[in-house]
Amino acid sequence: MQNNPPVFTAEQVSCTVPSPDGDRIVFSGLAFAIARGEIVDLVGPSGSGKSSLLTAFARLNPHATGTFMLEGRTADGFTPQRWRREVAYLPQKPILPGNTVAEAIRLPFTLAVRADAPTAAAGADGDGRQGRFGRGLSRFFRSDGAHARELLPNGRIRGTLDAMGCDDIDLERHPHDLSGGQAARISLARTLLTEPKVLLADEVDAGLDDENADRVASIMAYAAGRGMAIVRIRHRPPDGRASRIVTLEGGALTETMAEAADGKGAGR
Ligand SMILES: Nc1ncnc2c1ncn2[C@@H]1O[C@H](COP(=O)(O)OP(=O)(O)OP(=O)(O)O)[C@@H](O)[C@H]1O
Repeated sequence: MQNNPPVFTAEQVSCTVPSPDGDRIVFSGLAFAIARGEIVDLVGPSGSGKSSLLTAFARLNPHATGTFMLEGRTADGFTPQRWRREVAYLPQKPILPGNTVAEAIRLPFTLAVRADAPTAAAGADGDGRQGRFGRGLSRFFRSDGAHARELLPNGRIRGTLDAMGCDDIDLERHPHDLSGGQAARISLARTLLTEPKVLLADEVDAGLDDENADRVASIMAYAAGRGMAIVRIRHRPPDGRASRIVTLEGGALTETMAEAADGKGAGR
């Protein structure tokens, strides 16, 4: 268990999914905690429920229940959107819309601008959702790109990417031109720029070669060194970055301290 007080805790986390034979319990009554600056690896057999657990933490899993706290505040005190900004779930497959890499990186800022704008709810349902999502993503870039560029200018993106070892990435290229490794790093960098307190990374190094997987891991260590708590689902052998390895198997979580590293642990 971590020495510092936890930034995020989860208690009594359960997940029940529909199946042809009736509802099936994937896990029940699980508990988890993570401290600032910690990297924890979540491992376990395929289908054991790792993604279900992380999406439960992010309040993205309709089949899951539990009590979640961030910095001592229960999840009920946050809107789901606010919660997901602080407890960010990063899926395996990068989704990078827009005409340039810079636009793709600015997407969360563009969405935030629209969410805050008084006109965002016009012609939409109660929370503005239909209005924002019903008209196609390109609208975001057209209407609020300028404001998002003020919030997140190219210079800041460039500086952040360079600090994360992404100096090989041209911001003006089309996102489709990125290699798989570059796309994974850009997707990660974009989430880090929104400065969540907890990052839930779901096998984001799957499909990458060892060199690119190591670059992704270095970026996460950089973020952890600045206080972010990070949970990584991984199928690769331990890479020395995590302080703990938590295994989900047969509906139970068991924990082992990771070997104290090879000099590449969180924040080092
Ligand atoms: N919406 C759903 N409906 C039915 N079954 C589901 C649903 N979501 C998840 N499951 C089932 O829940 C179980 C856990 O899935 P989950 O994706 O969380 O496992 P995992 O450990 O992340 O697997 P992997 O390592 O293969 O990604 C699986 O048996 C999966 O088929």
